[in-house]
Amino acid sequence: MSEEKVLVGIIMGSTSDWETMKPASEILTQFDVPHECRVVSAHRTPDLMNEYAKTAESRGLEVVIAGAGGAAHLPGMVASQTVLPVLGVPVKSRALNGLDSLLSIVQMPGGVPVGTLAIGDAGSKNAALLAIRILATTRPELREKLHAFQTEQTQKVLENSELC
Ligand SMILES: Nc1c(C(=O)O)ncn1[C@@H]1O[C@H](COP(=O)(O)O)[C@@H](O)[C@H]1O
Repeated sequence: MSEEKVLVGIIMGSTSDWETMKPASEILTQFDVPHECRVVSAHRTPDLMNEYAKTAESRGLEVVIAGAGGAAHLPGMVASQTVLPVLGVPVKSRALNGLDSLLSIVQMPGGVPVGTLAIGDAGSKNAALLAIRILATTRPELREKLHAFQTEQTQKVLENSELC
């Protein structure tokens, strides 16, 4: 992309979420989308979370991807303080395999939207692809890359479709 300013913010509740959130960063890098990755927690760093959410728009971010596990309040709390699209990724928790994370993120009250993805790596990857689709509504070069990505993905499946 010709733009240099950071367009997507990837935030997560803990450094322990990085393994899950890394695929989102890798996809954005693959599509050449400037982004940042930060640990920001509604529970442990509430002031930082408020500041991050409130300044995201003025800093030029266009989409926020928020990953959290367990009592995963981060995506919803960020969505309550910005009008940017917030995509929530439920991180697989040790105790309940991420079902707690999923339900915490998906059951937002009406008026405060969070686009909730699947639990774990697939959700992280899809959050990035969805962010790119959002950015691509006004960026034809990204739309082209999405078409190429989809074609390549289909080809890979077809090339390996004969199992016996
Ligand atoms: N769900 C949240 C929030 C939040 O929502 O603000 N902050 C941290 N956490 C989550 O706690 C889990 C365990 O964190 P540790 O591994 O640091 O104990 C992580 O998955 C994190 O997302």
